[in-house]
Amino acid sequence: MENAANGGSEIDSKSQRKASITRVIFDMDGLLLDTEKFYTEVQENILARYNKTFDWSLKAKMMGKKAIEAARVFVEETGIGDKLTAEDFLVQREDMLKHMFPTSELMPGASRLIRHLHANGVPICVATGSHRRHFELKTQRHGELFSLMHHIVLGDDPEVKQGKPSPDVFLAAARRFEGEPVDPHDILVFEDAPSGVLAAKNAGMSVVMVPDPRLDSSYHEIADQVLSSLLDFIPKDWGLPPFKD
Ligand SMILES: O=P(O)(O)OC[C@H](O)CO
Ligand SMILES: [Mg+2]
Repeated sequence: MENAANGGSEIDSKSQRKASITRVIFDMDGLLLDTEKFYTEVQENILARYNKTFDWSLKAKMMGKKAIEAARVFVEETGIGDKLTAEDFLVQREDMLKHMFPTSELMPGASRLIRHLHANGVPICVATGSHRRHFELKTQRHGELFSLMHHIVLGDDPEVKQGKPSPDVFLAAARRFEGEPVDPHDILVFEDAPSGVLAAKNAGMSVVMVPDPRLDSSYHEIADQVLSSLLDFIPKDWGLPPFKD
């Protein structure tokens, strides 16, 4: 990867890109909604009960995954599996998360980009590891914006056998666009999590990664483009209609 000389908005760039995109798939947690901070806070809190600290190397392994898959990583990596099962971890976590999720806020640039693509007739959807109940809590205040999505594929969808980094959720999302089957190369995915970027590449799609700055930069390598914010996305780089503002 080469460094872009554009004031730092594009963290890394690749010289050979970019596909001509006809469809866009958005991740949700940490990409459209500022919800990863809730998971971090709750997991720090639970680990403190065992005199352990939560760090970003563990966060990187959990984020983007289905709840039970992330929970297994949590108890195994922290070595507390003999004291707390993955299932009990989810129960403890839930008591706190259910009060936090309804306060979820949009990430910078999310509304602008969704509204721009929708207004220009680009089919858009969401593919998230979140299950139905959490999705409903997180999007309580954002129903109108999410209604612009052609469809939404959730982590507990029957077609999503395995969570990210399996490509299941992105392939299911691709199948649900209207019309002829879409070539994965014509789909652009926006992701924040290492497992999500890998899932999109496993599905044969292009990926723009918008990572938390605390995530180790080694996780940027497989993304096609890495941005500091959705506000820095340039649609015409990907053959998409340009912003007019
Ligand atoms: O990032 P998402 O939207 O796939 O969500 C995954 C988990 O619910 C949170 O890491
Ligand atoms: Mg995410």
